[in-house]
Amino acid sequence: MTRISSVSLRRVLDSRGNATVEADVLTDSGGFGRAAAPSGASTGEYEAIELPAQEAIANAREHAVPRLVDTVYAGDQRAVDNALRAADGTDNFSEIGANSAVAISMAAAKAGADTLGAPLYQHLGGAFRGDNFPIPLGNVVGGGEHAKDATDIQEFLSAPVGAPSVEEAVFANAAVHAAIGDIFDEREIGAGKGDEGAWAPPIDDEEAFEIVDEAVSQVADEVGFEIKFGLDMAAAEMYEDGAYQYSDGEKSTDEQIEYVADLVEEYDLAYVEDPLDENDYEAFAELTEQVGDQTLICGDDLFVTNVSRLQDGIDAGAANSILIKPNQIGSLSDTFDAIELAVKHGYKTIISHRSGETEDTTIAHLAVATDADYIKTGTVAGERTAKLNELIRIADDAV
Ligand SMILES: O=C(O)[C@@H](CO)OP(=O)(O)O
Ligand SMILES: [Mg+2]
Repeated sequence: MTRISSVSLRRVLDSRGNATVEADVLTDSGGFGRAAAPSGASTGEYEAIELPAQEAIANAREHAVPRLVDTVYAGDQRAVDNALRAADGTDNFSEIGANSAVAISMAAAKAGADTLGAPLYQHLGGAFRGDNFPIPLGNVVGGGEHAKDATDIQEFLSAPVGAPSVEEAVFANAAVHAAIGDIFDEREIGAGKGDEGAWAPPIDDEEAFEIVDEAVSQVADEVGFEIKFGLDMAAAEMYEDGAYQYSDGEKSTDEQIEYVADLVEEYDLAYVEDPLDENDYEAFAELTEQVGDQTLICGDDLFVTNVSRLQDGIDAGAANSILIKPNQIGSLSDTFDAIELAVKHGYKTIISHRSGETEDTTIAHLAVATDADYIKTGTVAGERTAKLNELIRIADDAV
């Protein structure tokens, strides 16, 4: 029924104009799945390895495809992912590339779903999945590794926490993005856009806070429900020589903790991702102790969707939420294991895009399948709206 009959791989373009890996999977009874791997810029030190697309494709064709075709069933996701692990033979997909692995893993899931006649979110989530929808965190102002000469903080994220539906939440984030553009026009600030479609203005963080706060309040009044905002500080990218390097000077770890805690208070932040370095569980635990009851402290580079790093965080009391990116770990089974561990220990889950993306919509289905609390997948730009619009279709039962 869902036995894999063919796997084909090709290079396609991602949203930065770089080559990435796309996989097509076919099953014996004609089921079909296609998926493409995203790619990060502010990558975590402990992420699975992304190889150059052509190399990843060649190695996967040689080592992984023969293990899958006429042998493994696309409906048995763990068997697919175990075969990928066996084909690679390393603990971080450095042989076939996490980009090939995750593309095949996701394409196989889609082929399995197609064969069984179920939408992907239903196939992945099963009969007992919840029916909650994730709140979309919309990147509206950005800098860091995603844009040159813009803010130090990588992402300012609109968080429509009071939205009555995913559709209204998605449109509210777009309205915040537009309102910020209007404020830049009023202030005669020329702003381009960063990798993820957020505004990339030549302003400092302080002015960015002021503008985002103003836009969020304005749109909240217009739509009639609560909208907060959050951050991805991607602080591992700022941490150098034992301090956090900002354009206006450096902050020690204690000063960084105090700075973030003050920001949470001042702006009632809904969410702060990677506020500290990816190796500093202790500092994460200290910050979580201080403000973890008021906001989500999220580990992205800290955990890299990896159960053993997440377990270390749980043991240390570090963070209270985890960013989930399938290409950080390389397969959907490993991704599900990280989500299950997080939920078991009361950590919120945020399914996330990468700064380099394609039109693939898998993460929208993954968020619904796993009852994720949030999804972080931008606000505008085609590779972001592909996922946001898929969420709206799923909510509308139109997939
Ligand atoms: O840091 C992040 O959370 C991601 C997505 O915004 O960026 P990148 O894909 O560059 O790691
Ligand atoms: Mg991040």
